[in-house]
Amino acid sequence: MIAVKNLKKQYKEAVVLDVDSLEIPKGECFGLVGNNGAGKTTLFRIMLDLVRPTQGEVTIEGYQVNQTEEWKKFTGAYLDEHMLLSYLTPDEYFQTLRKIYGMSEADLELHLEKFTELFNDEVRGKKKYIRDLSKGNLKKVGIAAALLGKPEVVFLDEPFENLDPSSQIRLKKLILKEKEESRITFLISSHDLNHVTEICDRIVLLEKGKIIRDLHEKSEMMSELEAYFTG
Ligand SMILES: Nc1ncnc2c1ncn2[C@@H]1O[C@H](COP(=O)(O)OP(=O)(O)OP(=O)(O)O)[C@@H](O)[C@H]1O
Repeated sequence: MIAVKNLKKQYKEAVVLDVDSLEIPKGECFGLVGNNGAGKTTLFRIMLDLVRPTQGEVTIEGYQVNQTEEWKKFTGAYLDEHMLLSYLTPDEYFQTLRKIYGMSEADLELHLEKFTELFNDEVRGKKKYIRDLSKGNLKKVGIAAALLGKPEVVFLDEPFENLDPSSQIRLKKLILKEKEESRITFLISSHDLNHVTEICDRIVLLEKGKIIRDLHEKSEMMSELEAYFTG
């Protein structure tokens, strides 16, 4: 389980995140939505110990993220391209991660095969550095890397952004399959209400740093969100 308690982030006088309590059970596909500046990325960054909260704590499987590194062993994330090594090609990058995770070549191949459709022959086997990839292809590399090493928890910040429509559909299928087969706890932020409601079991809506809806009922998610965003 992931638990957030009394979490606050303040930049000078501005409180950008204020979450009293949030619990995400193991295996849940958790969707996070909200308008620009609502605090989605800040919440993910604090949960991954990339930003220090002003107050409060986050635990992943009982490990307080800013007190121990244990949770990193089973957590994958792709928030933005800063998480990649831009001076490598995607193949070199995957090889580097393979060595870090102590995976065999065969296991890496097995993992990357799942991404064949999504990569669409534009990512592997090319002599292009990560820094020269298109935004969509960067995202594909980051997502494949986040899912490497059999993580139990995976954070994806706006995974559908910059992907062409075919890639969005392929990614959606891939996440659904992973969710079914591996029981990964996914935390996905998105501006795409259709995709996020389709794949997630639960959607939390942030407004000015606060949770204002916590939707569990699949049949009501879309109408509730549409009413909020059009209202
Ligand atoms: N380093 C910082 N200094 C000051 N303010 C910051 C800093 N980082 C984030 N903020 C502010 O925190 C608020 C939340 O930003 P955040 O990026 O978390 O929102 P978001 O929901 O991810 O937005 P978007 O949908 O545009 O990606 C914004 O008002 C942003 O300007």
